[in-house]
Amino acid sequence: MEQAMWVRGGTPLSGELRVYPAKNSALKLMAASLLTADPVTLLEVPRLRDVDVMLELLSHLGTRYAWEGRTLHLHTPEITNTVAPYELVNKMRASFNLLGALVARAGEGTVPLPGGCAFGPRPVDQHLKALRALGAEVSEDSGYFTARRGRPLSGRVVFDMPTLGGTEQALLATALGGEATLILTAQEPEIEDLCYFLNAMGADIRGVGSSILQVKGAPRLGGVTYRVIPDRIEAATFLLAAAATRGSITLTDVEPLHLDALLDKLAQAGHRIEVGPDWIRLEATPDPKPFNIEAREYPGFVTDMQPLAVGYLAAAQGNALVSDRIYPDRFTNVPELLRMGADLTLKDRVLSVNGKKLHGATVKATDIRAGGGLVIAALAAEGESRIEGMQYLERGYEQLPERLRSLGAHVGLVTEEPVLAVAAD
Ligand SMILES: CC(=O)N[C@H]1[C@@H](OP(=O)(O)OP(=O)(O)OC[C@H]2O[C@@H](n3ccc(=O)[nH]c3=O)[C@H](O)[C@@H]2O)O[C@H](CO)[C@@H](O)[C@@H]1O
Ligand SMILES: C=C(OP(=O)(O)O)C(=O)O
Repeated sequence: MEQAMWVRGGTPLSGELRVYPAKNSALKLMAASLLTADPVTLLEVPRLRDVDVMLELLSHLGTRYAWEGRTLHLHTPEITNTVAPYELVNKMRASFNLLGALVARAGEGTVPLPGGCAFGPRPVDQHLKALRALGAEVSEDSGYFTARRGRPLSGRVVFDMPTLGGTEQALLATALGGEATLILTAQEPEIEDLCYFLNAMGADIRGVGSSILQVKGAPRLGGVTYRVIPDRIEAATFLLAAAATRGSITLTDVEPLHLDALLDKLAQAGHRIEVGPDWIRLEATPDPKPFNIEAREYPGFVTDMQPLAVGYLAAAQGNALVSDRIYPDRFTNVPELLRMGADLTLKDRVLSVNGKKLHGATVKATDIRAGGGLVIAALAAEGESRIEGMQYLERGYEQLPERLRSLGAHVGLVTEEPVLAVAAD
């Protein structure tokens, strides 16, 4: 049975909320745990569908795991299988990073083309380019990629563009015994987190946070206990929801430095923003100004926040232009926002938003952040909305209805009966 969420809009969100740790970091650290035969403990791991999928994948490859509350214990004494099954890999993008970890630890790995949110082409050529530049032999058979190595992977990789997944692939492939210079790497906080994690295991990665990383791997990596960074995309979702409903919210356990680009836009709009070392307070202005967005690599306004911001802008006043340099066609929530009465025009990959009061409607989330944008718009709209596609929201947002309710929102889950096709006679 598929679930949907109902939202009765119009209530300003207010209160304090703890931000949970970053899914997109936890997943890569879980993949990195394959690089050691020692136990690894991740503190405060989000309890999300994607994490469950990664655990299934790791178990298949030889990992034993145990949960203790939100602490995750992982232990891979040996790799028992070097092939990641399609049924799991097609559920999310992050699973492709198992290729680098497998080839480093076991000498070879086979992973099919990954799934993940569908908002335009998402090639893996840079992952393969990096592995090849590091000396791996990479072959493809029926959509499965196999990487093999004779010696620890080492070399110089010049990426064509900053890529999170590609940079992570190269880090995972070289941290165990390899040596590499990685040029034009992604600078996202999740990359920093992976570097610090690998360094805590015994690697020596320099240039962390910059676009050139120097990796000096260790012949043996050890176990580690490590705390995952806060989820900046989740934080952005709650901040935009509070701003859209003209509310006031304090986020705790958050890293404000990871949200500079969004906080700057919200301040430009006239919302009052205060930050501390690990908290952010937003008090919405009743009369916000719109802002334009050109989504780009971190530390710019990142693409994952773009569909969230479109949900906010559609329900705000004034005109705004939105484009996305990373995923130029990432406008999957636009047709759904139109159902809520939004005034949006997409032309030549530029979305023109004429913000206005929206009304409730039945809409469908088609991916995680498109869904997040719909939730923001529905919270600001007049009347009741039903957001279908909860399975996408659950990939990235833990306890979303409960946490929104704790801020005063009127939301809940509807359990849907599957629609049965009736044959025409
Ligand atoms: C699980 C995870 O962490 N997902 C995030 C990750 O995805 P993901 O790691 O897949 O995204 P990338 O950073 O790799 O993609 C950035 C850009 O590089 C291009 N590219 C990437 C790889 C490649 O081999 N060839 C290529 O051309 C992509 O099409 C895109 O235009 O970063 C994206 C961009 O911040 C986010 O939207 C995703 O939420
Ligand atoms: C796009 C996302 O995930 P994936 O890369 O797995 O599709 C996301 O977390 O917003």
